Order: sequence, then C-alpha cells, then structure tokens
Amino acid sequence: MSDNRIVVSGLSKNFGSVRAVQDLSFTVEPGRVTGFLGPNGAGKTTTLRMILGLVRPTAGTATIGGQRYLDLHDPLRRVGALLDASAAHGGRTGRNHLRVLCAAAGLPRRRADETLELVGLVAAADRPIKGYSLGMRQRLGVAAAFLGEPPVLVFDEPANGLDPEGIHWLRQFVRSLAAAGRTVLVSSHLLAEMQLMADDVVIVAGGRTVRQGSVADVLASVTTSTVVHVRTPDADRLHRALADAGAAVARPGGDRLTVTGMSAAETGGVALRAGVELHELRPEAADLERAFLDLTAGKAEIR
Ligand SMILES: Nc1ncnc2c1ncn2[C@@H]1O[C@H](COP(=O)(O)OP(=O)(O)OP(=O)(O)O)[C@@H](O)[C@H]1O
Repeated sequence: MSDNRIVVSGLSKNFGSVRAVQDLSFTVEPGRVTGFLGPNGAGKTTTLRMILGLVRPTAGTATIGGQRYLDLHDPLRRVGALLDASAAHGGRTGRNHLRVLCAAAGLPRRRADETLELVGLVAAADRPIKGYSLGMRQRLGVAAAFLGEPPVLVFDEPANGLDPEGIHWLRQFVRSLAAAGRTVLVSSHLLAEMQLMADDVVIVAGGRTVRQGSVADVLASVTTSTVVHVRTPDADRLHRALADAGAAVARPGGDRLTVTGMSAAETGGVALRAGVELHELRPEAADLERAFLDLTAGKAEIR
C-alpha cells in the first residue's frame, strides 16, 4: 500500500445552475476513518462520484494514490465502493450477485462466500435480493465493495437502513479496515454515529467545506459555548450569584439550573463563594450533532 491517500483539490461540480460542489479540498489518510458529513443536498454523493470517476468535475481534481480513478490500472482491486445499495439485480441471490462480480473482477469465487460470512449474510445468501431488507442490501453492498480486499474504501451512507446491531457491526468493520491500514471514506448524516466511527471529519454544507480535522479538534473548536447543568437546594441564590458573575442562567424547573457562558469549574467557584450547596455539577458533553448543527446552520437548505 504505497500511497493510498485520497486527495480532493479545488473540486467543483455544477449541474446547470445548481452548484452542487464548490471548491472542495480535503485529504483522506490511510489507516484512518474519515467521515464525510453534511445535510441533505450538501454535495456528498456528487463528491464521492467524482472521486470514483462517475461524474466529471467542472473544476479541480480528485486522486487516489496520485492518480485519477479513471487512470488506475486495476481500479476494482485498488478501490472498493458502496454507492447505491439498490443497484443489485433483484432476481439474483446474494451469493450469485457476488460471484458475478468476482468473475468480472477476476477474483476467485470463494471470495463471494468469504465476504458473505464477513458481513453476516450467510443465512440469506441463497435468497433473491429483491426479498432483502434495506439493511441486508447495505451489507451486500459492503461485501461487494470488499470482494477484492482493496486498500481504499468509499462508502456512501452505509448505515442507512441498518438496525442498531447492524450499525454496531458496521462500526466494528469500518474500524477494522482502518486498523489494517486501509483508507476509508464514509459519508453520513448520522452524526452521532460518525463521532464513534471516524477519526477525521470533513463537514460540508451547501457544496462547501465548513470544517475539517480530527473529530477531537472539530469538537473542541465548536464547544466554546459550554453548557453546565447544576442542581442545588438553593436555586434562587445561585441563580443571582451566577447572573451577577455574567453567566446566562435558565431554570428548567425544580432545583435545576442550566448555565451558559461559564465553565463547570467557574460555576463551582461561584457557588462556593456564594455559600451554596451543590447536588450536581455537570458540563454538557460535546457532541458532533451539536457541532454540526452550529456549523451548518443557515447553509443547510436543500438547493
Ligand atoms: N445528476 C444531477 N443533475 C442535477 N442535479 C444534481 C444531480 N446530482 C445531484 N444534483 C444536485 O446537486 C446537489 C447535491 O446533491 P448530492 O446528491 O451530491 O448531495 P448529498 O450531500 O449526497 O445529499 P443526500 O444526503 O440527500 O444524499 C443537490 O442540489 C442535487 O439536487
């Protein structure tokens, strides 16, 4: 696996007057899972299709190991992709579908059985695909992408239609691909899921990048407005003390206060100085969902 980096540079795509992707640049590193996040219509699928040579960019380039997909010598063994899980021929069985793909790619037939096992579809392998649930089709699509054990994998919304057990399986599988040194790009609008699955994230909205970096850095960069949850038997006094110290305080009811604009440590300090007893002092956990909403607010309209 010499260089299996995906490099997207100044990539743009217009469909008539629709600017689906605008000047997008990011790098997907081997050995890491990169989450490609954005609301509906953000341009994710169009970008993935440009990386895979299925859509011609209006401007910019997308390369895999320094070459455009269309210039790769053995693309099926270099890059595995799941784009549209409903693309398989409904009349075929899952096993036959994978065997046909093996034959087309010059892979041994046993890879069909091995990947069926890997994605947990052995029990349904000899049933026609038209009877598969969406989640089963996703698993079959993942199996198809991994037939040639390629070093680079691109999955468009692979978690769609999966039940919680399926999502757990997908997360483990995707993480194991990266742990083995593969380059993994996964698009999603399931942000909480990406928080658990991805090492890096690229967040797009309205065809543009709004933030990219490691999950930890992106979270840190958007958690300036900390929210702290407090419980105290002396809510009125603490409320006054916090307001005097410059915090915004909401009263969700009873003995509870929600403090904005002050860290948990500062809130505890104010309580101590005011002589107020605390029963709970809890900073709200930062999550990607909130970061995403903050970042894409106002840019998320479907064009
Ligand atoms: N072939 C096409 N012809 C015309 N417009 C298109 C075409 N493909 C995509 N678009 C438009 O480009 C924009 C981006 O679409 P794209 O499918 O890339 O977004 P997405 O982020 O994958 O969205 P979703 O999460 O809904 O799948 C949308 O406005 C869409 O309508």
